[in-house]
Amino acid sequence: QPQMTAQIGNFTFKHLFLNASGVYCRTKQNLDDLLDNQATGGIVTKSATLRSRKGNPNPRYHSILNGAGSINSMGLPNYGLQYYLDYLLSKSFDKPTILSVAGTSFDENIELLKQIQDSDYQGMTELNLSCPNVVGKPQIAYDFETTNKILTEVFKFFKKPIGVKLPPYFDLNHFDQIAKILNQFPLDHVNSINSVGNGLWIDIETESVVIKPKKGFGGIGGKMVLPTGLANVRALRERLKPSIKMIGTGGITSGKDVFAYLLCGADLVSVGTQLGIESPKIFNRLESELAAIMVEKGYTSVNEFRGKLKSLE
Ligand SMILES: O=C1NC(=O)NC(C(=O)O)N1
Repeated sequence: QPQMTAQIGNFTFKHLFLNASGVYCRTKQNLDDLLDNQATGGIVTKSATLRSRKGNPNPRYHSILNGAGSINSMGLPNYGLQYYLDYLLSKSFDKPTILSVAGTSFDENIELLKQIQDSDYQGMTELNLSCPNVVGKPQIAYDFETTNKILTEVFKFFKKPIGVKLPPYFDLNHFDQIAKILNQFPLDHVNSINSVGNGLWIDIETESVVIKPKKGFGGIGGKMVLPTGLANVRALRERLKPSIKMIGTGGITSGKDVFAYLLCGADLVSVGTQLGIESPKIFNRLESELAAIMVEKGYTSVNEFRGKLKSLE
């Protein structure tokens, strides 16, 4: 079996696969199922807010083009920070855990992280700066000044391992700008991408949108966002300091996609839409597909090709 592991800070991931925050991770049972799967390197919680949230009205999720994509406007439904802290402090874990948080205001983000800092939780944290589906709220990481302000405030008091979840960027100058900001901070990781915000899907039969919130506008995920995810991971890897590790997310459905993310420089990958379709057994499939590709290419370790995507010079 080729060596497929990764290191983020003091955390060793014995497998390269994580669930994308938000998919199959809202309940303690979901998280236990992910934990018990032998191909997951760790588990990621649904992004928590301070208090539990019902989220947006249904229908708020829709599969599009026979599973080639997904559109969602969940609206951060979760059981609140304490529920996830209780779970994460209820037992010892044999693989790293990532507690995702998403405040719907500057103050809520700070309070969430203050509570984590003051708690006994010693795992990893991920600050979700990219939820596109809270009505009336922007995707924070598209506002560079606010992102800088939040991270400056966070690192005055937060001393535990932390990373950020980013939205996709589509302009090379934006990659330069966000990387310049992130490189100022002792971040453990960046997770890119979150869904492609505010897409729209239409049912021709009914001449209607397919999800209720925001007149049908929602985040796009699944296979169709793979080129955007790959570009963001590659562009950020080239610009971020080596101490900031990379979780590649977006459109993974096969071992080939995982291999492509690793070539772009991902240390780990996470799977959302396709996990929702196939359930956790997808991780066993992806791991065996990736291993077969590595064997066929004569690689014994991911380190031999991670980040080594070739250009056509
Ligand atoms: O960060 C998020 N990304 C999404 O695509 N959806 C969820 C949500 O709506 O809760 N949050």
